[in-house]
Amino acid sequence: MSVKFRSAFEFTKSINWFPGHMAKGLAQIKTFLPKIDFFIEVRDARAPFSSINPGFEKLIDKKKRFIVYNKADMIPPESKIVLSETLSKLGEKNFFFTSINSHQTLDTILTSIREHYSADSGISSKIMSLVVGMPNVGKSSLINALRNVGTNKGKAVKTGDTPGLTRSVSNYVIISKTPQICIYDTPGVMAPYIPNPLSSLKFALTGGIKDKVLDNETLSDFLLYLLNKSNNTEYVSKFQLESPIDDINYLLCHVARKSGALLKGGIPQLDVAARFFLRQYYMGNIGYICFDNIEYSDVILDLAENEKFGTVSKNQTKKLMTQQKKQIYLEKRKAKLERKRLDKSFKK
Ligand SMILES: Nc1nc2c(ncn2[C@@H]2O[C@H](COP(=O)(O)OP(=O)(O)OP(=O)(O)O)[C@@H](O)[C@H]2O)c(=O)[nH]1
Repeated sequence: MSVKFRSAFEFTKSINWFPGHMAKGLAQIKTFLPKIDFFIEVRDARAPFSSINPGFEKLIDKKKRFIVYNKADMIPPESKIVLSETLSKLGEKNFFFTSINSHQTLDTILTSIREHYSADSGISSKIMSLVVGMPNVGKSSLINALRNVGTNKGKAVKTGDTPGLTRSVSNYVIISKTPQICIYDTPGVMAPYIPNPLSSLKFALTGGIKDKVLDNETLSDFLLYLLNKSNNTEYVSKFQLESPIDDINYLLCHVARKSGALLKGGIPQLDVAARFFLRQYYMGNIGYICFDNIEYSDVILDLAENEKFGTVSKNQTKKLMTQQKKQIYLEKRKAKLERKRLDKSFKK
C-alpha cells in the first residue's frame, strides 16, 4: 500500500524563547569585544540555517570568524557533502564540520586557527577568542574537546543536554599552548524573535529550546513529517509498523501500546510516547536527517520565503517579549489555580 504524505507542514505559531540570562549574556559578550581576536560561531549541522542567530552578524562585524557546524555525526555523510557545496556557493568561507567525538575534525580547526595566526605577525602572544551560538549547539562541549585535543587536558566547562545551561561568560580556557590560544565560553543566545514559525520549529527539533515552550506531540509530528519527506522510514521497522504512516496520533498510540505507556483502562500516554519517539531519534536509532533544506536551489527558495516574514524592529521585539512574559505569567497562574482546584476536589 503506498502512503500519501503531507506536502507541507502546517504550523503558524512562532516559538520564541529569550529568558533574561540571554539578554544579560549578550550584554556581557559585548564588553569582551575589545580583547577578542577571533570568534568561533557554532551552529547545529542538523539545522545549519535555522541555528543561525542573525544578531551575531552585527556583533562579530569585521572580526575574524570560524564557523563550526557541530554535531556533524548526527547528519548522514552525503548531507555533509551537499551542505558543503551549498555553503561554498553561498560564499561562506572558513567553515568546519565537527563532532566532539571526532579528534580529526577538532584537529582541523585547531590547525587552521594556528596557521592563520602564525601567518599574522601583528598578533600578541596570547590569542583571545570567544565562542558564540544558539543554545545547546555544543559550544561548551566543543571547548572541552578542543582543549583535550590541543593541550591533552580534561573538561573545563559544564555541559549538558538542557538548553540554557551556560548562564554567563566563563573564565578563559586554554585550547593551545603554542601559540597560546584562549577561549571564553558564553551562554547560548537565541534571536529574541524568530519570524518564520517553521525555522523556530526546526531549531526546536535540535533540542535548543526548553521543552516547556513547545509540546512534544507537535515536535514528534514535525519529525515524522521530515522523516517521511526525506524518505527515511527506519522508524517502520524500529516500531514494528506495517508501512510508513503520516498520522502522528496513530504512531504515538502504537508506540504507547508497544512501550507500555498506558493509563488505567489502556488509554495511551501520548506525551510519554512522543518523548520516547524523539529520544529514539536523538539516539540515532531511526536514522539521521537534516531538518533544513540543504540543496542550493531549495536554500535560495527558503531564503526568499524567510524574507517574506520580514524582520522586526527593536520596539516590536520589546513588545513581543513583554507579551511572551505576560503569557508565561498567565500560564503559570492558570496551572496554580488548576492545582488548587484539584487539591480541593481531592480533599472533598
Ligand atoms: N552527538 C553529538 N552530541 C553533541 C556534540 N556536541 C555536543 N553534544 C551534546 O549536546 C548537548 C549540549 O552540549 P553543550 O556543550 O552543553 O551545549 P551549549 O551550546 O554549550 O549549550 P548552552 O548552555 O545552552 O549554551 C550535550 O548533551 C552534549 O553532549 C556532538 O558533536 N555530537
